[in-house]
Amino acid sequence: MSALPRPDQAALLEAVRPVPDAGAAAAARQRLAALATPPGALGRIGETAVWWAGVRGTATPPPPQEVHLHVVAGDHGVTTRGVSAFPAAVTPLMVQAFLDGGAAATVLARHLGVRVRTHDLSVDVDWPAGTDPDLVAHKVRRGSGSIDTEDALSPAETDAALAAGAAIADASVDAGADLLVVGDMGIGNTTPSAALVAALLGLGAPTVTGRGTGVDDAGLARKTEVVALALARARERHGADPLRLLGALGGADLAAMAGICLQAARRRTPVLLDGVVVTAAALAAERLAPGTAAWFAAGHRSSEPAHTPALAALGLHPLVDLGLRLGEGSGALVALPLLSAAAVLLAETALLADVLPPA
Ligand SMILES: Cc1cc2ncn([C@H]3O[C@H](COP(=O)(O)O)[C@@H](O)[C@H]3O)c2cc1C
Ligand SMILES: O=C(O)c1cccnc1
Repeated sequence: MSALPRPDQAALLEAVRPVPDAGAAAAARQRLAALATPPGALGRIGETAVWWAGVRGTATPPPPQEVHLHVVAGDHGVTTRGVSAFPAAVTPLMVQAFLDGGAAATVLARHLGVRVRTHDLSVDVDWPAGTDPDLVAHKVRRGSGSIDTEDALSPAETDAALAAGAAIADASVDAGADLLVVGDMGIGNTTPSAALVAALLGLGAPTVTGRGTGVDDAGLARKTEVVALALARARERHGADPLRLLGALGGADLAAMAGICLQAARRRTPVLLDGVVVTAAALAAERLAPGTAAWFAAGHRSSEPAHTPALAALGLHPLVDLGLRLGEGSGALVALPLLSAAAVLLAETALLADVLPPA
């Protein structure tokens, strides 16, 4: 079970989260009901507008102005077990693609005016001299343990990764971000994500395991077996302790993502979630500090099977459901214009009373 938390970690994990502004959300709901639309006609866009008002603390907030995408990269020991359709060597190559702006999520970010920061938490590589120091500023280790036979991280590494995530969120909030988006890059990372969701929700390996990058039937059977072994190991060693499960199953990248979510909530800053990897980390954050999820919106529903129960446990309804299975933050960025639509519809749509002639 967890060691006594260090003072800074105790603050990060304190159970009491700031709550979104209920007055602002209530005013937004009242305005929504009064818009020149039939009641409820804006559907989930209307609900999203009310959430946005609450987390921004004002009845008619402008759409997101300063959005930061944090791509958190890491490698996973389980890739040696044949759980991905791609080799681990792809992770650093894709990290370079993020830096060069050619990764799918960076294309979307560029067109949406979103600032991208890429963080190597645990990529299994030593970068050459001259590599951007910001990329490796939060590196915890090279790779994470193969979760079927060992914990992904030690407790000290878990603490370091959580703290790294908190520092990443702090830097964004201090720089004026009004919305954080978290993305993932790491071959094999849908395996720890599935295991973490299953462990936190008490589900079985077949329910949560999917094809990730596209493994064939034999690969899916291997992956399901790895998730089952990891789950049995972690449950025996760590019970239901969310901090230890995050470290045992998630790896440094997922722990840092959880740290970003936790600190964003402490700083009253909303987070638009992406796919199964980010949502698994967000679920751990909510278990570590209940109330954190009030600061989340779900961008999309990924086709990875663990994503649906994780979103349900967080009480979140994805904005879009397009069969995306990429990660990187891409699903969140595809949904971002819908959040902007929600904000402008709430703020700028006329009121019914101003449109209809008085009776
Ligand atoms: C070229 C390429 C780009 C990606 N961008 C995101 N992922 C996504 O797929 C991987 C997870 O799937 P699995 O668990 O099956 O390995 C992660 O790297 C994730 O970020 C990619 C994967 C590849 C191959
Ligand atoms: O949902 C995700 O984040 C996802 C799905 C498949 C592969 N990589 C990531």
